[in-house]
Amino acid sequence: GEMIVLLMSGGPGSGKGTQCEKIVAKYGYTHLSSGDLLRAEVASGSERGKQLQATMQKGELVPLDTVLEMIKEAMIAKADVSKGYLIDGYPREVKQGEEFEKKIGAPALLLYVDAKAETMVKRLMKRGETSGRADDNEETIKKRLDLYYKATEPVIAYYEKSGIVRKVSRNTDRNMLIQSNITSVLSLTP
Ligand SMILES: Nc1ncnc2c1ncn2[C@H]1C[C@H](O)[C@@H](COP(=O)(O)OP(=O)(O)O)O1
Ligand SMILES: [Mg+2]
Repeated sequence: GEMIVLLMSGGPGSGKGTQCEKIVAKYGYTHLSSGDLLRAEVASGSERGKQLQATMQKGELVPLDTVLEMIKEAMIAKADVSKGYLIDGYPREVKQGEEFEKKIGAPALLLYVDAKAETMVKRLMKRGETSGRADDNEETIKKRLDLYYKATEPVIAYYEKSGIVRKVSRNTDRNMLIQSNITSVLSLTP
């Protein structure tokens, strides 16, 4: 049947990657992180990777077609072994959500992690001490945060219209709600 797609959104350093790991451990979804896919391309040393690195270093969004194509390829590569996808870090702007629906399909849920700005900055500065990421420095963090509020938060409102937004919070009862939602979504698929 139709492959389940869950989207995970949240600010830089909100912990969306960590929440994805928990959901994957519990439900066995295929976790695709747009940032990880992009960093793998950068690590490959390809010409495209060099362009991407320059963009990411400035905390800016990479071209829509590039990141969508990479996610699509990663989904296809896992299609025969996947129970469904948990896509982390995409969409980062409403246009990306619209393109995803056109080219791939409609997501079942948009999960998002809420965190205060100062929490995210503190976490990223701390992560920057060991992550070796070119974008975990004060100036770039501010840019990414600014971009999150300007471009990515509207994505939540966009999906609110179809009633598929669920907030992932750390306390269990809310997570129970998320789990029941994921279970019910799962039960929809044969
Ligand atoms: N969907 C997307 N569209 C455009 N650029 C993206 C993207 N996903 C990631 N990027 C680029 C911009 C991000 O600042 C950078 C790192 O992404 P990330 O690893 O998801 O960051 P974080 O997890 O710290 O929020 O890669
Ligand atoms: Mg991440």
